Amino acid sequence: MGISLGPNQYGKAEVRLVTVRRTGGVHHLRDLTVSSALRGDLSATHLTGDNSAVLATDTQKNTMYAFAKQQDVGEIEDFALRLGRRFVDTQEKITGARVSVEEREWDRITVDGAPHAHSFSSSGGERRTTTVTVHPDRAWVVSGVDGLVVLKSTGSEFHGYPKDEYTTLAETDDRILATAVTARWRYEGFTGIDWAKSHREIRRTLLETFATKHSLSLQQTLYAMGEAVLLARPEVAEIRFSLPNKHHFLVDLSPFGLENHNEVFYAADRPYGLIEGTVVRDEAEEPGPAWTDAVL
Ligand SMILES: O=c1[nH]c(=O)c2[nH]c(=O)[nH]c2[nH]1
Repeated sequence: MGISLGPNQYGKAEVRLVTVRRTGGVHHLRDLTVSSALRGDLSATHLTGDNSAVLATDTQKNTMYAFAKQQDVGEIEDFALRLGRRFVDTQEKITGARVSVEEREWDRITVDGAPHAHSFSSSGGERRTTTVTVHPDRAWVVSGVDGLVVLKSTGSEFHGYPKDEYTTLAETDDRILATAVTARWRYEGFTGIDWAKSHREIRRTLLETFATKHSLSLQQTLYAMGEAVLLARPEVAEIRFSLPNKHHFLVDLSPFGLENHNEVFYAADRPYGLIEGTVVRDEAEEPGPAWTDAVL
């Protein structure tokens, strides 16, 4: 009977990293969660406990902190690429590094109409994300957004679905449509991309399309959002979505002798429909490992 070691990787997950940069009296805050995963010839540690090729996960964490001190973090894509290259370039047995960064935004608190120098608030749970994979000779970048919560109170219908003996859902030509967008997009030929602008424009396109597309299903809205991003952003090869359908059910007010003209809803948190899909450019390059590895 033969037994062998299969695919493996290791690293430090979810390193919480907050930086404060000061320009005069004004503080600039960054709030990151960073994860690393290294691959390579790691059979020795698994088979014999020989750790000579194992850059400790503690060292990986410390590298993240040290890099954040030595150079301005900058765009999360650039920070992740610097870290990935460090691990691959300095460790002989490491042939692949995946670095993921999630950023939470803090807004300046307004005091007497002016942005405060060192006090911040964070409203929604939205995060900007990136996952880069670095090999000795090339790298791949997959960026995205998590928890972008959107709702439209009309402009959404759902009907025409099959009815069987278990169907109770009523057809509707006017419902609330709400979701928390998780999206991942992969970049092609990524040198020279303005990461911040690309993210900002993709986010704007997602929001505008959600708002303006008259929806016959969340699936149709998913495709429309993906198509709009690919039409607007040539640097994006493919975009993937995970969209929980945050159901808003009409409350039956008839026991109280009241009519409900789409005014009073019960917002259910579970179960939820989960609509997932990918929109891809015909001529897109084959996806790299960062795409296959990126879990939504
Ligand atoms: O947009 C929707 N897609 C579905 O697949 C679905 N299924 C369901 O019950 N409600 C909805 N809404």
